[in-house]
Amino acid sequence: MPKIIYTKTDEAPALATQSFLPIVKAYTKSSGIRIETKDISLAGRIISAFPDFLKDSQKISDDLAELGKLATNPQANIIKLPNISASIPQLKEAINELQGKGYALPDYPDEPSGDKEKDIKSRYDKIKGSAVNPVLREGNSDRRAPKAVKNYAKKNPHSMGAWSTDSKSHVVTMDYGDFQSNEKSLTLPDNTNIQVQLILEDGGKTILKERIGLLSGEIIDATVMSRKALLAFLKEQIADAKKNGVLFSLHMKATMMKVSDPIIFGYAVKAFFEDVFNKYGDDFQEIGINANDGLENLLKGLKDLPEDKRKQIEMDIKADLDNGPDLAMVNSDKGITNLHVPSDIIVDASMPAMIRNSGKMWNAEGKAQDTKAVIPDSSYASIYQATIDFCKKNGAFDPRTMGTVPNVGLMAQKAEEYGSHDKTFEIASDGIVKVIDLNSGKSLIEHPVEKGDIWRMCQVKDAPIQDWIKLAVSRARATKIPTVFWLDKKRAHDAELIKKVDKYLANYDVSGLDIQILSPLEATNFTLERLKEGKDTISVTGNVLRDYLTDLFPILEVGTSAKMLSIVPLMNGGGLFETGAGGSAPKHVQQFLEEGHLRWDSLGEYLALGVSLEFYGEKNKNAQALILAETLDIATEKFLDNDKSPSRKVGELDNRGSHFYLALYWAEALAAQNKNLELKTIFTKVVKELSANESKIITELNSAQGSPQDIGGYYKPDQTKTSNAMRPSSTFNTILDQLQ
Ligand SMILES: NC(=O)C1=CN([C@@H]2O[C@H](COP(=O)(O)OP(=O)(O)OC[C@H]3O[C@@H](n4cnc5c(N)ncnc54)[C@H](OP(=O)(O)O)[C@@H]3O)[C@@H](O)[C@H]2O)C=CC1
Ligand SMILES: O=C(O)CCC(=O)C(=O)O
Ligand SMILES: [Mg+2]
Repeated sequence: MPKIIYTKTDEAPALATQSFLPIVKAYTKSSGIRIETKDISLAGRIISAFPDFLKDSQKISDDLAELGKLATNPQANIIKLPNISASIPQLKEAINELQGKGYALPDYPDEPSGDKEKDIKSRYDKIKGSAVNPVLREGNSDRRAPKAVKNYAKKNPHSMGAWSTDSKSHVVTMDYGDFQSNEKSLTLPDNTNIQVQLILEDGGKTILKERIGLLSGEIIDATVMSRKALLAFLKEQIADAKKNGVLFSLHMKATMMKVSDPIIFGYAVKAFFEDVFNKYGDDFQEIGINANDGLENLLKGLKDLPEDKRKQIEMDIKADLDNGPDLAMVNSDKGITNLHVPSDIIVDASMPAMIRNSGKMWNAEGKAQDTKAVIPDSSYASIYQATIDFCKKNGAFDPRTMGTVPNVGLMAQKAEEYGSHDKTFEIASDGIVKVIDLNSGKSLIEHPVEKGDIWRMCQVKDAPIQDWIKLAVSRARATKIPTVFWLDKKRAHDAELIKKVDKYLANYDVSGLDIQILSPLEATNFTLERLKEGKDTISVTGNVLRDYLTDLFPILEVGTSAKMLSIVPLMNGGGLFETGAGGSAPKHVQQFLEEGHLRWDSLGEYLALGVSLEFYGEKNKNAQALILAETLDIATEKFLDNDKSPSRKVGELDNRGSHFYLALYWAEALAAQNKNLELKTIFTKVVKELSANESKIITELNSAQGSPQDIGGYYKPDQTKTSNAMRPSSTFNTILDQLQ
């Protein structure tokens, strides 16, 4: 039986769903559209992984695994909301909350001893970081700002900080010893199996990865980040930031690069607090403090030490902070620094935020200050430096006149770096890492390594690449917009990919289309020049740049990536519809809990629902679903025209009130259409009731604001409490209930 799967996730999007989903269910009910919810929240994923520790009544199914299977089925129609990609500190918080709720879950074993603990750790490690998206993304990515969204931004431009030519802000990146410099790549001529070995200096051998099956035409690459080079780089940049009076700010992707980036983050923590780690390294080891988990975890862990020791360490930490450069702050009011929690400084969202803010970040006094943005690996750092240079020269972009940059991203089947976790290793002893072809016995790739280096291998299969090129051509053809593959012929992996682009593009009639290949740096400059002049350019990129560009350009163009249409045409024929391109906005939850105002904008969800209903209508020959899709589109446009997006300020329209207006406009459009008279009749009545009660409903919704909210938890809030908090208008609820 056909259905639309709605995902239950975390934080702000999960709160918003409590208000929005009842509307969706009510509006689609009479058309017989089945909507089913699947729990892929962090808490849900933890609970489902430990049935053997729980009471029967607490056990839940592994919904993510089920959806992963569904994603390969032509019938799949999944609306995917953003979810938490948990860092270790977040994972531990969630476990702690669940234990407090009576779930007898094991603690996360940092240093597992024995098979039982190893098993526990390995189950948790599957949940940590970006564990949902790679499972569901059985297709490539098509992200763009719909015309109505661009028009809205042109009429209601968001604030853009002015840029000055003498801004000292800049990006720094490594020029040797990093992933980019050491990358080696090749395309497999035949199906084969490989093994990854570490050959030790004494001739001994450690198997890092027993066996990886590879398909003919698959591109693999391997590379290594040198610990020594990284530490030298970090120390130099810390000193330089101090000398030049700019903020030191690290930008990583510890969530999606869940093995490599926390280690790099940890090296930055150790470099910044060098004296502290030199002096107390042994104590930290004893009480299980790992720099990779950040300063907050370190400070918390100190409570396990005798009081005088703890005080002494705290003083020394303060001394390092006082003597070092100013450190960028994530929240200066609460004293949360850039080095507190690895998941607070996610590069795709944090760099554009800095660029929008005149290239400045917040210092400890809460003032904006020029910043040194530290992005250790040089593979993609140039795009941010080029954007900063462009803004210094040309001033800030103007949302009223700038063009747009849609993205076609290679993503399917764990493509490239974002699929590398099970092939990333922190090297335990000096030696040579070899990738051995088990069929021929030949060594395909080799890297000399030293203890502490981070070695990783990535793969991308041929079928996803072909699908990605097809998607790029079809977007280029549908829009006639110049289309650029962001690939650098000087980079080993990209050189292999370029061969495929050349080969497969030849299968298409591309006459009249403007398709070219430029390096990321060239592509940035080309795109930015056009963007400034109001011209549009499609970016066709690998997985990481997909992620980076679909925050960078939306944030500059329309203020947030939450307003993006984000479609994943699944390779087996199904559809995955992501709601915007951004995350789960923890800051929004904080505001909601403190003052009862949720500033989360569900626009991305309206867009996703629209395409999901359209897909449903076409797949299942359901004319009503098509009408619901068309009318939702009309409603979304009116929603934007009338500026009913949530405000940021308590007491004004918030997420819930914005849902009311979407519902009103959707009902109006359904009442106005003449293709289906049953829908017309039903919704004519709904419009009458909603319009007559508009001010009453808005008063009920807005007067629920202004005080702290208790939703009974953060990672696993109480269902009834959350639903009550998110649906405070009994008048609105009654009108919706009549449709059920
Ligand atoms: N697809 C997915 O599942 C994704 C998940 N994530 C996860 O989300 C979490 C937070 O990531 P982070 O990098 O901080 O990025 P977020 O995108 O969650 O937040 C960055 C900022 O963007 C603005 N924003 C984001 N969404 C909306 C929205 N719907 N309406 C209005 N403003 C919005 C907010 O700005 P302001 O505070 O100024 O209002 C917010 O603070 C992490 O756990 C991360 O892994 C991240 C990206 C995608
Ligand atoms: O999976 C994640 O952690 C984040 C995904 C993301 O940022 C994106 O795809 O844009
Ligand atoms: Mg992203």
